[in-house]
Amino acid sequence: MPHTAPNPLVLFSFPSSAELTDALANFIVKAQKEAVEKKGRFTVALSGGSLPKQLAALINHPGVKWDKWHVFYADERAVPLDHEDSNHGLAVRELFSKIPASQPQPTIHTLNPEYLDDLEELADQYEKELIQEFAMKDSARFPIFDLILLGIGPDGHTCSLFPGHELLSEEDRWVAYIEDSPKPPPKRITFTFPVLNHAARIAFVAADAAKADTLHTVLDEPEKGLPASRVRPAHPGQLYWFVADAAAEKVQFARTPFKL
Ligand SMILES: O=C(O)[C@H](O)[C@@H](O)[C@H](O)[C@H](O)COP(=O)(O)O
Repeated sequence: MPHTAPNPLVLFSFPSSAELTDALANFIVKAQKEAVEKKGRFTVALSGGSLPKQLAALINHPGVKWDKWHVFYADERAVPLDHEDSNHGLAVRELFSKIPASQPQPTIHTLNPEYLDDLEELADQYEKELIQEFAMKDSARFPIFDLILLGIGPDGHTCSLFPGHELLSEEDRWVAYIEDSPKPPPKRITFTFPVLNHAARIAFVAADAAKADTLHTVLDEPEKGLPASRVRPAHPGQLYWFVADAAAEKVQFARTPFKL
């Protein structure tokens, strides 16, 4: 494949969390519309942490076609689905349980709890779930998600890809496992950089003022190689950052006025 430089990232910054979540919902609905027009479905991956809460404005958004959504988790903790640490459990609590029962529901791909005792198998099974969803329909070496929504940790990690960890150099696997995550719980599975960097769109969401230093390093000093800086979807993929002004107060990177 010819090497093409990734598209420049787009940084949107919002004065309030309400403006951020509204803009994010409109952006997601536009991505959904384009994907559904092209292929009749919308493939999206979510992470945990504060992200699911930021999606609240989708609940009563008239443009959302939940039955077209095929949802995966960009990273997941190796715990039962109803455990308080489960990213799926969190997404259900914050988002999916709030979709009115009268509306068609999304298809959600969770980890397979039968394999919780064998992390390698757990990751393999989730990779198989992705292969089923993508491989026969898209002819790429890696899945091409319509949208992956990511958070960022104070150390610059994203998904369960932590600074200095050997998983940062994984080039083949789609889903990897980690037994020593510095953020608890320690056992997790995670998408790898090749999956992230083949996505059609990635949106990072950061609203917390406590992340100001991390955002400055990730956006202004990508050469430092923090995991979040390594997310650079290959052309024609596009990387977006949705941040609160308070979280971006130390960032020099140019903002783009938000418009769809
Ligand atoms: O399962 C996880 O731990 C998350 O997916 C993780 O990657 C998260 O997105 C960041 O740690 C940011 O978390 P906050 O949004 O809570 O700061």
